[in-house]
Amino acid sequence: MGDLTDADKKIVALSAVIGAVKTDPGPFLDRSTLFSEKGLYRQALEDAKSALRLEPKHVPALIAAGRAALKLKRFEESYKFLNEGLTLDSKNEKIVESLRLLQDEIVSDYDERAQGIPEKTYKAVELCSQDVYPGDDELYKHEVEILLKKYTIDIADIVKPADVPLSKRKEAASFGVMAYNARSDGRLEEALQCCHVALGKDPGNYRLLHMRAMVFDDLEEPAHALKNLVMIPKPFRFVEAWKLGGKLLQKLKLPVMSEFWLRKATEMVPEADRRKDLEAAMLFQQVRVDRIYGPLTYEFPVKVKFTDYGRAVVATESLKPEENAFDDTPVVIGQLISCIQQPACGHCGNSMVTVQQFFGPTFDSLPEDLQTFAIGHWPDVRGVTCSGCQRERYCSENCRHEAWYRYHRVMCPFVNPAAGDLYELIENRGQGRDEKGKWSDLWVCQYSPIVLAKIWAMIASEAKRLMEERGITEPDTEIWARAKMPFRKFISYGSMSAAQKMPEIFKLMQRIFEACDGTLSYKISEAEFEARYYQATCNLQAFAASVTPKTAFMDNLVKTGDIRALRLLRFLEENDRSAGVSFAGMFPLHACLNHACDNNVYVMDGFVNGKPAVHVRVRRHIRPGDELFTTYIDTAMPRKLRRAWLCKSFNFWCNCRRCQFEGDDSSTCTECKKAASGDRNFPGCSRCRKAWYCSTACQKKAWARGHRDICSLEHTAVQMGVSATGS
Ligand SMILES: C[S@@+](CC[C@H](N)C(=O)[O-])C[C@H]1O[C@@H](n2cnc3c(N)ncnc32)[C@H](O)[C@@H]1O
Repeated sequence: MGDLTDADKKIVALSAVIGAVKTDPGPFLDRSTLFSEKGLYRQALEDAKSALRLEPKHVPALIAAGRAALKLKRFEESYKFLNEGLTLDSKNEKIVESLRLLQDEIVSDYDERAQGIPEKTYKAVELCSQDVYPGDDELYKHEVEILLKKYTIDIADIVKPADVPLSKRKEAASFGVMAYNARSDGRLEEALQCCHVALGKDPGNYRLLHMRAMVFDDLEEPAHALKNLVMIPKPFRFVEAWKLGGKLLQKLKLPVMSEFWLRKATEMVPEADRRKDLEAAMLFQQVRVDRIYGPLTYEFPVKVKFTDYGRAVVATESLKPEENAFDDTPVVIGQLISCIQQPACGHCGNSMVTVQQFFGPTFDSLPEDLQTFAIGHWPDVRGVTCSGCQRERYCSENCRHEAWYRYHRVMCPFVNPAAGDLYELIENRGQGRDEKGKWSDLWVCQYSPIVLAKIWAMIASEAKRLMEERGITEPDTEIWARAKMPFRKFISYGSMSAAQKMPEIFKLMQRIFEACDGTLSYKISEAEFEARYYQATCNLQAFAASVTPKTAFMDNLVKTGDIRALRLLRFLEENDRSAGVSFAGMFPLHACLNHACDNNVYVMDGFVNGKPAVHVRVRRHIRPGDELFTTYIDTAMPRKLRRAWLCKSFNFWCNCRRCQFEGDDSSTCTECKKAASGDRNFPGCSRCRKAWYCSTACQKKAWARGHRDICSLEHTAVQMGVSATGS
């Protein structure tokens, strides 16, 4: 022990105590304090958590965990521990002080941002591409055929400009004016007749064809309307004609053609007006979301809509509190860094905890007959392991098989040695040697980098499958585009260079996928690293299997009717050892839920087709057409903290109903934004105490405008999403 400092010696001694006495939280807490002093916050957090596993209401351990998490910039986790401590000991000064530190850290750049950010932050449509999906050429041809066979519309059937005498043209024009007036007055049949007469006189008048299309559309005859539009040769179609055509094709359920028309409409908007005239671009994205999310929502009372904030989920029926709005299964999952020790299926997330692991150190203290009884009634959780790397475990042969073909075959360390470094990094909870050789935090998120690696592995594996299918040895751009399709469902929006923030992780991912399994090389550019990183960060949701070996065990116990079962059930009742959240997953439909601080839905762990999934449940009555909002944070926090948090972790400035009708503090009138003068601040709303007004007039105005809708809402801490804390 020659070179060890006093603290190191104490750590060694405490480790020996912990090894011998596994049931006392004290040594874990002491070691946590020493780790903290040495700046080893990950270890400090782990020890504080071990203490909490033994004694969940141990206030000093909650403080230690909260402080260590704060140092690691895991704000949500820190807040959770400290808040829990505060509910147990509301006067504890250490907790109050730590919460203040946490608040300072989160709102450090709040005022700067608050001043710089206008009320409405961004228009998502500007971030969305209109590129052609792979395979759309074929689909387009197919839709052209449907148009011809089902609606007798031939897209080649255009009207050439005709040589019509001036007198006829004039007559046609006057019928055109009559049609226009009749349509404006809602006399649609009359308008239609006028169009027919006008076009009889001047068949090559494109404005009249457009007008007749509009009238047919008003009469809800989309096929007839479209027939008129396609007759106008392409170079003579105005923006409005392309737009209307896109809408009509959408009504006829021909999305690829509809996108084609709306793309044209968007392109025709002059460059200078693009930021103002977003109608065509918005319509395009609506067609696209219908196309992508329609199949996911058809059995639920919701649909996906495109809004200023991008995709959003809206109700198609009236939804009652506690009703299930929809279920969702993940496209990709990975354990949370803090839960990597929990035994679980690497593919579906099913828990594989053994009876000994579940009971922890207390198992040894159970009488022997109870131990044997418990072992006998615990479900079989042996599962299977990847025969190559021996690192990945699965709950069933089926999961192993699926995992192998969907991603593991290109990132199994047995076939791809570079991936071994990733597994090592995860075992070290995101720590490793940085570029200068210093041991440090290389990965700074709560979720495991395995999620990111799996995204690239899924793309590479699918590209490989498509190559095999086509009998080629090099993937072309279409193959890559097809392989990337599943991830187009997730938005990617972030403000900081991820590759510069985590250079070692960027290089590691590049190394892994440059080689894959030796048959394919996937070059990850800095831009792609960034995009995928923010894709994961913006969309991941924490979840855990809701049916666990414990659930099956309890069922088994109840069925036995044995007295030992009763003893075990009593023991379990007194020692709730549920593992809690352990995974983060990207759920395509759930990822369309936007945030509001007065959320009307919440996310619950669930089970779909025997696999862990999420259920989205209703909190308050939702009317048809209303948007469903979840929360990404703990909504019990004050506005300033909520907004700062959302800005830091999710890159948006919350402007929800609550944020609009609550203030930050009494120094500013929440309604008219007037600043209080001197030290006489404004009085607050006596009911919620979250809004302050300079006058009764302002208070009344705010009440009528919306404060009354949010003033008495109950805000509870709910399960949070997984954000890139530290970003
Ligand atoms: C999980 S996605 C939600 C769906 C997203 N609108 C989309 O198009 O995919 C999270 C992202 O949506 C946006 N978002 C969610 N709630 C928002 C809100 N209340 N205001 C502004 N943007 C929001 C932010 O860009 C955030 O990073």
